[in-house]
Amino acid sequence: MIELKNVRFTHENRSDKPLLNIEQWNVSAGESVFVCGPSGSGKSTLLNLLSGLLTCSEGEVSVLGQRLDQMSSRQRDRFRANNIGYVFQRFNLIPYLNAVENIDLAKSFQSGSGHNSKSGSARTLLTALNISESEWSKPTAQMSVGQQQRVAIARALVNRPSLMIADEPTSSLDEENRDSFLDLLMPLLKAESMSLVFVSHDMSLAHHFSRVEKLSDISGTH
Ligand SMILES: Nc1ncnc2c1ncn2[C@@H]1O[C@H](COP(=O)(O)OP(=O)(O)OP(=O)(O)O)[C@@H](O)[C@H]1O
Repeated sequence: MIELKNVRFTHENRSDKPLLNIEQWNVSAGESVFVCGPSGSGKSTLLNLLSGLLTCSEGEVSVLGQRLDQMSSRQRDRFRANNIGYVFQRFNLIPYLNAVENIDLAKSFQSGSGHNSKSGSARTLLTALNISESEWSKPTAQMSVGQQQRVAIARALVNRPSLMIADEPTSSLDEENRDSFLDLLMPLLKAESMSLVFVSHDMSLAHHFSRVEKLSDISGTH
């Protein structure tokens, strides 16, 4: 599913030692991997390399057997829309659009949408995620944090990605809701045999995952 080889990454204008220096790191299909590390250690940067939002200056980044480091930025955008679901720390929903519109927007970025699209239906997902129909026409800014979070999951799942990437999506929640977020997400991933890479500094979530790794063990720079 994921294979990183000899990856070195330094953010622009940072001439000191590379932030990430990864000799080899693999994730297999169907694995759920929890990557932990302190603030500023490079967790979001790693996710951005996996999703092709950033490219490494050296090394190979393969996802689903395709070399992201050899793609143009347009090809990487297309690849991300078709294969990767992303759940962000602050969900990044468009606040003035309702739940269905937010999800449909993600669908519209998938190639072939409208024709042979593999997308699911926003309504089916919202129902599965327990958001009642009376909520579907509200701007997402008017939904509770828990509801917004479920819309964000639905948006990440709608294109049936093979890989789900989550960047501290539970950081704004209390402990009970953090666990219920994962209890909701995990069966959905299993049902579709998706892989998950989830980064957080909150070790109390680690028991939900099939593999737990410290960023400092993945990257030799820490
Ligand atoms: N676009 C950028 N340009 C320059 N430096 C950056 C950029 N983005 C992040 N950094 C720096 O890279 C380092 C790692 O940042 P990153 O966001 O990957 O860490 P993190 O482990 O995800 O942190 P947090 O847990 O606080 O979200 C930090 O020192 C940060 O300041």
